[in-house]
Amino acid sequence: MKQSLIIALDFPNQEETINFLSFFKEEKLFVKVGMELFYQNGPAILSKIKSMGHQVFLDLKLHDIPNTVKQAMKGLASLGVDIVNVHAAGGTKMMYAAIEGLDAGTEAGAQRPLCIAVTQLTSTTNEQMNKEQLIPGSIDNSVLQYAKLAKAAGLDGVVCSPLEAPVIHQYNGSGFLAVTPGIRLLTDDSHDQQRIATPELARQLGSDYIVVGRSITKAADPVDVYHTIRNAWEGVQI
Ligand SMILES: O=C(O)c1cc(=O)[nH]c(=O)n1[C@@H]1O[C@H](COP(=O)(O)O)[C@@H](O)[C@H]1O
Repeated sequence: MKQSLIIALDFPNQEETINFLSFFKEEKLFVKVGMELFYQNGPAILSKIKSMGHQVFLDLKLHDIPNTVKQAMKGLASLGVDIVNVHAAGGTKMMYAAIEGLDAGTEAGAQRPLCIAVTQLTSTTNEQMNKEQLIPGSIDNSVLQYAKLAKAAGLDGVVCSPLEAPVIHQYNGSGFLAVTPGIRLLTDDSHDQQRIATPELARQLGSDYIVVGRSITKAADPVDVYHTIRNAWEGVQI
């Protein structure tokens, strides 16, 4: 278990992002840049964040034909980020192509970014999956099936809810990462998230990384809430 807390920087622009990061002074963070920030600011925001010493998960959830994903990943590999992702629903050939692209785009001697696959979004319920996607059975099974495909294609792990972390590790080994959004404190609004867990439960269930957005970014005191969630996640007794 890696036990890192990744803060989702879901902000509309660089100014708000850098203002938020400045609250943390010299503290080094693991942050996630997703579609909202990247599509409105482009890659420049990544070098800015990296130059501040933070680790970056670039969450663009690629999902296209294998050749397009391969060429896109070749470009993303040159941005110096630590984690990238795809949708497992794109299939094993697409995921394999993602790794090929990352390998081709990573500078000689540098470490290629970890590549993980989104399984069933944490905003999806079991009922929605059955009725809208016409996938029968339990969401655990669907997440596990996607994870098996991701592992077969050479990916490093999956994005899933903490509730599925045990089954991911049981069938794919403890080294295969379960990166888990859908984290809420008991007093938090769940917003659009459906499959959620507290940071304590995520630790008990074996999540490798937790991804936390609004509970921290919208808090009156983000640094305080960050440390509260991090302590709960790391099992630190205060
Ligand atoms: O790939 C992701 O990061 C992701 C996958 C998923 O299934 N669910 C999910 O919430 N996420 C991301 O995780 C973050 C969760 O944010 P909060 O709900 O605000 O904590 C958002 O940036 C989402 O884009």
